[in-house]
Amino acid sequence: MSNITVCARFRPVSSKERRDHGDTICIQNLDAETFNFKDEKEEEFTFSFDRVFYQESEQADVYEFLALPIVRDAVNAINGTIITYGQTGAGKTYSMEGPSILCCDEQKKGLLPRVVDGLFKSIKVSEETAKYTIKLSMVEIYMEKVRDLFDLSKDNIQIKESKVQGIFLSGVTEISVLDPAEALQSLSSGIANRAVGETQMNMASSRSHCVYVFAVQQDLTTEKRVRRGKLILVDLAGSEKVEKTGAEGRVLEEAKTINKSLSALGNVINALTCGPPSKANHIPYRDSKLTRILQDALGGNSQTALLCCCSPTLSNASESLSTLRFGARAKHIKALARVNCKEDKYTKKQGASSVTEDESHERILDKLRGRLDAKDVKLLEELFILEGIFFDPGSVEDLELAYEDVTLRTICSLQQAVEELVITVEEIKRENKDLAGENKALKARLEAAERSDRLCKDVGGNMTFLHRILDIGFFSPLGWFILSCQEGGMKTTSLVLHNAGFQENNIESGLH
Ligand SMILES: Nc1ncnc2c1ncn2[C@@H]1O[C@H](COP(=O)(O)OP(=O)(O)OP(=O)(O)O)[C@@H](O)[C@H]1O
Repeated sequence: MSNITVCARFRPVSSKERRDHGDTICIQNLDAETFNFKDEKEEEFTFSFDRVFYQESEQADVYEFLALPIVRDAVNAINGTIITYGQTGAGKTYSMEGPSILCCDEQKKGLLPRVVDGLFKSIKVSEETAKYTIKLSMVEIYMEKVRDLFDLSKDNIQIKESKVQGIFLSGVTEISVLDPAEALQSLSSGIANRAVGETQMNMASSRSHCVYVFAVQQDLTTEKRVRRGKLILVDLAGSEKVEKTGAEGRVLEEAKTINKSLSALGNVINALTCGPPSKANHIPYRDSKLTRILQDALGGNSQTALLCCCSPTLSNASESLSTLRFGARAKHIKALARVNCKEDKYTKKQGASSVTEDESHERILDKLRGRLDAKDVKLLEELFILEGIFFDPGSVEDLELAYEDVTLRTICSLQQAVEELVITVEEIKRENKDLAGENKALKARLEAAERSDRLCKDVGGNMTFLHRILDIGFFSPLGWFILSCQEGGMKTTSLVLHNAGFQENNIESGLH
């Protein structure tokens, strides 16, 4: 488990800030990771992050530190998420897209076009003899609805979860892109569909959270298996103090929804970082569309990087402070990114070959497909709902994912049952062993009792006096034993040397 990467970025002072409030700034650069921050009340705070990008930082620096490692891993089937967070007008979209996605100065290119280049370059230099495909989708969360930015008729995309894919957008448009130019063209058309408005803080303020998904599929043809990595970039809408931005009407409603979903994000981060480490506490991912989409990025199967964007000026100090505190808290989130290659798990666990597991799944799925009729589909629907898998019965892809889910769950529960049986067998073996020991001891006692009985009869037959034999105590292999007898009210204990013709030595006697 590793912590998520958190960086802070301060944009240059804007001309509006300079004009309205002068250019007093609230940060003092200490080094590449640490700075002092002074708010309006002259209170000083020291913050440390994985990296701090000051006003003069280059877009390339941000990409290389924050995104490049995640991009390289996405090509190797490890999920990654890059998020820009901060107050409205703090530089999130500038960091994500640059001044323009299609035509801008090379130096000013944002994360998105660099990620596109990085993905195609990483594929080119990849040593794997694989066929890669990159599919692109783009949605925005506007007023708590997920809209497909490649097909605006899909204005209420559902967020679903599958064991294989994790969180995914059901039915979203996916565009296959063959080269960086094609990818940028598609991105540009999606961006043009984004909800943008003017606020006092930003002439072109994003009024929605924008989510870019790069699905990288790697077909390892010789090994007959497929690996998938998902790289998600999220340009969040800016948090804003409505009284400060002067929002009203629709802009006010948008701001309220944006702030609500950002609070939900804060709550998820609090729950992930405040809960008792040993107890599985409830994480409110379902409280907003944003947190549900980011579920894997926050504490799930993803390498995640967060860029906290801030204005450097004193006039925005309280908003910047809250952004920095958000980042400091997020720094404690642990994520467990793994290679999305089911066979890895199996080879480690069972030593079975990856091909075998894939083939088994395919075989089971094929059989199911062949046997299904309408009644079975209905039954499966019920089963999926019981299992908490939601899907669209009209979608073949959804249905297949659900099959796969159920198959995997069945395999898991069978494995668990086998493990439990192995434990039971071990317990029974141990009990058997104990019982065998007890049995042996009982047998020995029985033999001794029989021997005593025989002896009693011998002794009784050979003794000249008619004592009632009570007990034959210690029996020595050297030829003597202890005999307890009773006659009338008198109890006697005698040492008898039987090999020597039953000489009797009275060693103890008393009244009964
Ligand atoms: N590092 C930077 N260098 C130069 N200009 C920047 C930088 N960061 C931001 N800007 C400029 O600041 C303005 C606001 O930035 P941007 O639109 O990226 O803010 P935002 O955080 O996305 O805001 P919102 O949440 O309202 O969409 C833009 O004009 C942008 O060009």
